[in-house]
Amino acid sequence: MARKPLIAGNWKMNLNHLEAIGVTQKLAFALPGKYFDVVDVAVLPPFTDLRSVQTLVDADSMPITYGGQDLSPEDSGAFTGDVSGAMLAKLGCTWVVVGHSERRTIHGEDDELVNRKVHAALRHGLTPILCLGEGEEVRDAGGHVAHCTGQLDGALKGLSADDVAKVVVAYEPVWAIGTGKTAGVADAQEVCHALRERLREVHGAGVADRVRILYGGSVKSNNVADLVKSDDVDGALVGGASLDPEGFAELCALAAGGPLP
Ligand SMILES: O=C[C@H](O)COP(=O)(O)O
Repeated sequence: MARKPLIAGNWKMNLNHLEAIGVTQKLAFALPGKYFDVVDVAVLPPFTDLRSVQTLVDADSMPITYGGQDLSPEDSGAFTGDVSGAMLAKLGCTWVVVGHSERRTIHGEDDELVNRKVHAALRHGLTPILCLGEGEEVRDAGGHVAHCTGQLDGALKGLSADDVAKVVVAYEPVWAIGTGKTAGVADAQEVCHALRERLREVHGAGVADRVRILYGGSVKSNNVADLVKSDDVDGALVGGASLDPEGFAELCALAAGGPLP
């Protein structure tokens, strides 16, 4: 089944709301409309930027989608500092990142919390970009496939097949994030394939064939094309390389099959 690739730029804690306007404008200007027929392009700015990005995207009818980098598992109430799925949905978000390794490591998020966040996202009509991936020691010990399929099972617990089909999975080996070390194309395909097979086993072929599985970890213009050519890699979650709009536009174009004119 043909799955449209998704290239999502996770800005992490970079770019204030004024800078966000400039970067989004430049990205839309640099990437001709025809590329959006072939790839979906998303930006994932900090919470404080979302209203500015929404206003710009709406005003100029940009084909770019956007989303948050995290959400609360709760819907409202006394949860100081948290942002709910309802709030993100109201801002026109399509996506929300859940379970990024930086949240798992720095904020101690476990599979149970990640699972609650996936449920919260879907409850509010947001598409979760569910991140998972192994650390270097797990890979060195050869446990990467079991580790990642275990995280997948934990995150999807209690979801209907219809809801699982809506989720985007992002395989991000922790040792490749922000390090310049990219998993080889064969390594990325191995884990993405194993994740799809696990989806097939637990949720059925119809679901497994629909779910987009991205690769993330030091994706750049020089490796994106080869990565997305792999059978089970349906796009990329891009960190550092998404902060430069012209470079990110080039990366999106390469994922769509050719460089910018
Ligand atoms: O969410 C994005 C990933 O953490 C990858 O970040 P990176 O492209 O800077 O390695």
